[in-house]
Amino acid sequence: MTAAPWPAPFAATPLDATVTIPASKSLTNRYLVLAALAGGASRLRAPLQSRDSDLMIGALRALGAGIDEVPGAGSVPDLAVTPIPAGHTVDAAVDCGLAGTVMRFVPPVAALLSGTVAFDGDPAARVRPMAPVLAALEGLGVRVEGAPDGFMPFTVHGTGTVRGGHVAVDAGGSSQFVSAILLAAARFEGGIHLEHNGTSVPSVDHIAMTVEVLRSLGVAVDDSTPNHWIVAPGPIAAFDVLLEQDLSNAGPFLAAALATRGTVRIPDWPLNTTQVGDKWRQILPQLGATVTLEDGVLTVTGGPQILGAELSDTSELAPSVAALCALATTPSRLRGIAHLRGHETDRLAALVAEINALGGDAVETEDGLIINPAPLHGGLFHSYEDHRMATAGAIIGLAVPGVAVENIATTAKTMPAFPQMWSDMVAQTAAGGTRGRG
Ligand SMILES: O=C(O)C1=C[C@@H](OP(=O)(O)O)[C@@H](O)[C@H](O)C1
Ligand SMILES: C=C(OP(=O)(O)O)C(=O)O
Repeated sequence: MTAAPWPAPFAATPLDATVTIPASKSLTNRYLVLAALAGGASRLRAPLQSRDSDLMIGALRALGAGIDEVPGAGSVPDLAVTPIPAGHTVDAAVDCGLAGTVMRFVPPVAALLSGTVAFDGDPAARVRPMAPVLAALEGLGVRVEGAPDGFMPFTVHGTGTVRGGHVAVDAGGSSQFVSAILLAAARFEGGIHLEHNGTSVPSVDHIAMTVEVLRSLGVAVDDSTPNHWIVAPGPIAAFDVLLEQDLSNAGPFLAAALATRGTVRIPDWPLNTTQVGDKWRQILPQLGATVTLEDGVLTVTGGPQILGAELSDTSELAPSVAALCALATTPSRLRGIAHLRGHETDRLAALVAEINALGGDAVETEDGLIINPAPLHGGLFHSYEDHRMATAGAIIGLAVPGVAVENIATTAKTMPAFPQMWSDMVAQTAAGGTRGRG
């Protein structure tokens, strides 16, 4: 049965809220992969609990890793991980759901084992690009079967070792193609010299995250030459980490400050982070907000109006940014996000369709969006199985009465508590505040 659309809370007064965000998807799923390949038992403290992390846990268990929930310091259990045993043989099927990190990061791990691992996922996942990862594995001597036109489903036939060496890929479609190979590369016999041979790689912050996490676990990575990454063969150290909050998922909550001319605070904002979401501190002032980071608390206060902006390579932040641009009083242009067409859905087409269905003026360009000011009205905002489309609808709904979001439950991909967290935030309104635009 299809659930009824979710009536997005409208904030009649400016918000004055403090919010804590669950752990980073990108960090949780990287650490899970590395724990499965590490030299001993590892622990993830306060990891993300979500569909994407569950899918990663399921995939790595199927490949032989031991992953157990153990009591943690807070409400979220820690994960105790024992690595895949040496010489492990496998005959497994992996459900990738719609998780890019699972469908891209796990095949190189499967290639290191003896046996076969079949990969498939949601119908929408079967159109997400995979070919460069599979071509890289084949270039390293791994047999991959299936992959019609370079998409899921496919089967990796591992022989127990991957020889490694030099391989070139076009990572123009996703930074995850690079991260996928780098994460497993220390376990390849010869390590890797990975070369990107296309025009430009998107979401480069996520590659920097991969490199930094690898280095923190004792893996030697040389990224000094643009578009080349060299990983030396060697052990991956076991670890014990406390996961950072997901700063990309902080985005909709911070955007709420702008959408309501209110204030939203996020405590425990990491001071040194590789997460792309730290860019909110640069992006939101361009949209008219005041942003401060003091004593670890990020405070965002919306300006009298949302300003349009020219922004490039906003990566996975783009849907939240686009929602704010749809509420802005001057034009915006988002560039360098052509690869969003291969995300959970074609996000450029989806954003244009949904913003315009509410009376907006959004246009797709070759590599992004142009969003012009227009008065918005209520209506149904479709989510396309995409958590970030659903949260974009919620942002607009704060400022526009009568917006309903179809399938809000899709936020479970990375933030299952989103609907409750959102209502709780809206309940924390500024005492006696009034809003009214214009
Ligand atoms: O490596 C990662 O954890 C991610 C990389 C990015 O992928 P793309 O390079 O495909 O944008 C990002 O959008 C995605 O949400 C997570
Ligand atoms: C692109 C995203 O996800 P994935 O990890 O599935 O690629 C995202 O979360 O915005």
